[in-house]
Amino acid sequence: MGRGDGYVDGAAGELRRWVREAGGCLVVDGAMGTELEAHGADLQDELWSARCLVSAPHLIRKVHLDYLEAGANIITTASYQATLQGFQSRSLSREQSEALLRRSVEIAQEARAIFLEGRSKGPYSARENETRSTERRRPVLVAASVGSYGAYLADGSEYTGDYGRSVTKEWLKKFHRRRLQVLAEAGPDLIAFETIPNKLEAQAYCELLEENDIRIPAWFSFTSKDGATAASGDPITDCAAVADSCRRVAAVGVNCTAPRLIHGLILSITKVTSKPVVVYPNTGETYVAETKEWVDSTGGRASATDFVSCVGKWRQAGPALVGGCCRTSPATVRAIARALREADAAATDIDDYDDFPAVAVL
Ligand code: MET
Ligand SMILES: [Zn+2]
Repeated sequence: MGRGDGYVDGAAGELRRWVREAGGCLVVDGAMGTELEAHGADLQDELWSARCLVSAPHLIRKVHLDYLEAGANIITTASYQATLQGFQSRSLSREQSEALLRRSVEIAQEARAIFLEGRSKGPYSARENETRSTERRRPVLVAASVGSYGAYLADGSEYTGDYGRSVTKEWLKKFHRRRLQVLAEAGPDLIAFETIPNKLEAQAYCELLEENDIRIPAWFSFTSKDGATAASGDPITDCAAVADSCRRVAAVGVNCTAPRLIHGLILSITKVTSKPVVVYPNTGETYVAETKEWVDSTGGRASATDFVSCVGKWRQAGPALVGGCCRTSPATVRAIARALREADAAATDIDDYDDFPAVAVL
């Protein structure tokens, strides 16, 4: 059944409803690509994680299931680096390429079905005697990943935003259009535009969502290396303002960014938008495109504990979706889910305390 025309004004509203059902914050999964590698997949390839759509779909399903078991509300498809252009350069036909994109969504949907069947029935389980901790996990959603043009180039330019002068907004729209249509038609609950390095690509996405009448709530997530600008140098506030102006965008935030930059970025983003904020940092290392390796940079590698010890502080700044990006794992997601529960329980205790009369002297 189609949604009414009023829907588009409510993309953020729809997401907020899920956030409320989850108890205040949705847990996003962790890395797909690097987690596949941790399971032994060889992704030294321009298709990166998308290679497993062809060679190891069962492994992708396993990673999704691991994240669901760890407490994720949202699993993100393995389509980050899956593009029609990339598949076709490997001699796949247009039909085969589109089928692989659809498959990325189906694999996540299958994982959700397996997970929910194990727990209960239906997309919103209503098991009796649910504890508060499982209650907050109830929405189980599939986000279709759309990696930036830089991800397709496979030269690390999603971390520089340097696409060269010949890449215009229209050019980016042409690059992404059919891919977006195919992913949307596969019926995900959300569309995750990830690792956006510049304002131009955000503008292109905005126009594509509108022109193609995509009625699936989308989030725009940028990368930052300095906590003030997106990878290209465009101020993060300008980038977030583009997302804010797009009525089809349900949430705005940052991913694949060092944990130490996250708190400041949340504060900057909330200055220019009241849409829900999404953050899913990596572990703080830097990606070197030439060697396709992650190396320790100035910030060093945040261990799961360091990362997670920040979650309470981030939560106070108000993000509605929190998860992990490259090099994070199901263990990270489990710890994030626990940290969010603890942060919210502490906040509730304070609220309860505030409910008492200010003067209670006998
Ligand atoms: N969702 C993608 C993944 O985890 C994001 C990658 S960022 C380089 O594989
Ligand atoms: Zn990442």
